Amino acid sequence: MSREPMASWESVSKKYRGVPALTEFSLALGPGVHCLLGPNGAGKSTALGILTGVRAASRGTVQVLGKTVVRGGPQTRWLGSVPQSLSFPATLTAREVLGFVAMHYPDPVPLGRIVTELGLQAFLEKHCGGLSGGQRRRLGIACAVIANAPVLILDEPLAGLDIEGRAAVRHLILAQRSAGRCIIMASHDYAEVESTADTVTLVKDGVRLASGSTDSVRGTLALSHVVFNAPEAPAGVTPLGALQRLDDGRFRLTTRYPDQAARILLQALDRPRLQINPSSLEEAVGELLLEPQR
Ligand SMILES: Nc1ncnc2c1ncn2[C@@H]1O[C@H](COP(=O)(O)OP(=O)(O)OP(=O)(O)O)[C@@H](O)[C@H]1O
Repeated sequence: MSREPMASWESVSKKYRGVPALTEFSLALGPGVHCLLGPNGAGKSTALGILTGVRAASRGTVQVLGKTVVRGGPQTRWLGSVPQSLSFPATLTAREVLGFVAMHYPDPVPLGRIVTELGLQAFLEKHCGGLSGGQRRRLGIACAVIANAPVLILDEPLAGLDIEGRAAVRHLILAQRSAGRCIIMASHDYAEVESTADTVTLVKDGVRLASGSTDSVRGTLALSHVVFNAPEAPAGVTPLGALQRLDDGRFRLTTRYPDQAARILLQALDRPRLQINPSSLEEAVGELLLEPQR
């Protein structure tokens, strides 16, 4: 990356009561949408919490816009964030919470704009104690975005949202990206990640396993699906990958050797009606997580 990163972790480690949650984690991110992926307990929220200054690293440095993050330090004004678990004071209304958050930032987004963009009208005057899970999530995202900060941290932004809420959040994330912001999120929603993320970073057991553009991570294992018509699968393709009979009577071979499989199928079968498709990000990540750590 030629420009200064907007957010970075440098050899960050974190232990909770002596148990490692993040180990020598390094990553530097610029403008764009960046997603941390990994199984439950991988260390994603820990990494994000350290970046926001809410959690302290046991070792290493985190920086936002070139300044080292310290708990409660000035960098908090350059960050808008929504944590994974949301709790708001039960007796405050959504409007009051947003007003309170906005007052901590030098140039907050006008309330009316946030309300419209995230569809908050229906519960703006409601007490937070009476909000549904999805409403709390929308309010949390609104609290992050109202900061109008260059770096936006979203931990599981889509959890519990309905279709309309997901569309609103996706739209908002893409608008933030167009504005040159650095959006960092943790997610288990692969479809959403594929449609919004520029880069993905795979974390497992507190260690960064892979990082790069969404396409490059998807292509790391170069897995493909070869779908074909056949009464029975030719023996020559079975050693090339995992073979599955589909509901429509066709076969699907998941393989790293699609060209070799295609050659065998074209020779062995009369009209195989071959289709070759790259694997999804979710499948590639699943395979990467199964591999022994490199
Ligand atoms: N406050 C804490 N005290 C003790 N251990 C913790 C604490 N927070 C997290 N951990 C542990 O640290 C590890 C990483 O947790 P973390 O919440 O960062 O994972 P995650 O990747 O965000 O998981 P998920 O996808 O489930 O949200 C886990 O083993 C978790 O049990």
